[in-house]
Amino acid sequence: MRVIGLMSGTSLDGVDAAWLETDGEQVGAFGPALTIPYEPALRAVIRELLDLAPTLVADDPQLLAVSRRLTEVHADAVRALDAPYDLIGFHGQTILHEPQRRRTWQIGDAAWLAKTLGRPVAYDFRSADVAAGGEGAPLVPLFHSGLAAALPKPLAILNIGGVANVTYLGADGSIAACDTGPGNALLDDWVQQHTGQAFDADGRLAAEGKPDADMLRHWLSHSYFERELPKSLDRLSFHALLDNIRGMSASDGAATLAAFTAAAVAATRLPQRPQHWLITGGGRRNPAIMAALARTLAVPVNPVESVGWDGDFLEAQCFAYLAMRVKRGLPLSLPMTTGVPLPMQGGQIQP
Ligand SMILES: Nc1ncnc2c1ncn2[C@@H]1O[C@H](COP(=O)(O)OP(=O)(O)OP(=O)(O)O)[C@@H](O)[C@H]1O
Ligand SMILES: CC(=O)N[C@H]1[C@@H]2OC[C@@H](O2)[C@@H](O)[C@@H]1O[C@H](C)C(=O)O
Repeated sequence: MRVIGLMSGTSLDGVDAAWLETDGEQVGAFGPALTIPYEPALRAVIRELLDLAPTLVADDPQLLAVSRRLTEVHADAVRALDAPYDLIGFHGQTILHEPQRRRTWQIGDAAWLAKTLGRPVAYDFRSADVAAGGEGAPLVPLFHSGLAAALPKPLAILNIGGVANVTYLGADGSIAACDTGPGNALLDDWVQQHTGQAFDADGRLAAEGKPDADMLRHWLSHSYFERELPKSLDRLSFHALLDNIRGMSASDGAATLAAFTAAAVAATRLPQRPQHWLITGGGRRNPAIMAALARTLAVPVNPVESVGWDGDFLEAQCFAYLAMRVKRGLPLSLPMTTGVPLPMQGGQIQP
């Protein structure tokens, strides 16, 4: 089928839309893809919702207004693709993720989207996993595994979005996954506070600073790094760390945060040492993060473009793939990817 995947990630930068031809097992063909950025005002109210989410009720009027507004941007993205399609995969915007309390919350109005576009919409990808005791994230590993079928293993695929997550693919066909730690979200917030910019473009600020080795050691003693795989994070899980560097210069803070993203990846205990790392997500454009990864992992580290994938749209493509799996009743997650007891179906379809 021809499926459009829609992803609004933890960076809150906008909606990614990507067209994919797939049966939910193999990827037939990639198609057009685009991003519609959120306007600063919408981005700011979504950011507020992340802080408010623990105390919000599902019918809160402000929440419903934001949910509708961001769904409209998703509809715009689908229309802008201007490509024929049969099904939509709509991730929505995560505003809260607390799998240990069996809660994960993605906002967005799937019924409205389906009605407006006149096509079925698969959504609510994470809640069945969390209800079964899983982490509810990451969900991208089955898609990575499908894409990487012919690549040499052991291989790691690292997405550096707001949060960073890794998929490990073993030579024996095994698969493992987790969120590794912060991706760009802390760095984005730091840069926003210090320069008013949304992110550290091309890692320029980080390049002017020096990572604080003592701070990195202290941060790596966080209990998250002791936990076995699989495990997942909320966007705000490591947020309090920003208090520790309040007195640092803007550039040293940026350098320390970029180094921490890489150090957290290196601290992740995978089943075996990957021979090769492929990097996707916006963080692959940050040379400070990429150089730190290459240094600490000491095996080839390349953007996913090196194997012909598009690192700006892999997640949107993933939710097209998963939409097809929802439709076919195929599992979205496995014990080794999210900690569910058995391979787990999920998602719902509107109408
Ligand atoms: N040229 C660049 N230089 C440095 N960083 C960049 C650049 N372009 C993008 N980024 C970083 O990538 C981020 C966006 O990444 P991406 O779109 O992969 O995140 P996301 O999909 O929202 O997150 P998640 O994967 O957690 O859901 C930006 O917020 C910024 O930090
Ligand atoms: C709860 C949630 O939305 N998690 C996201 C987030 O962004 C990156 C990382 O944390 C990952 O675990 C997940 O997204 C990707 C697409 C996933 O589920 O695979």
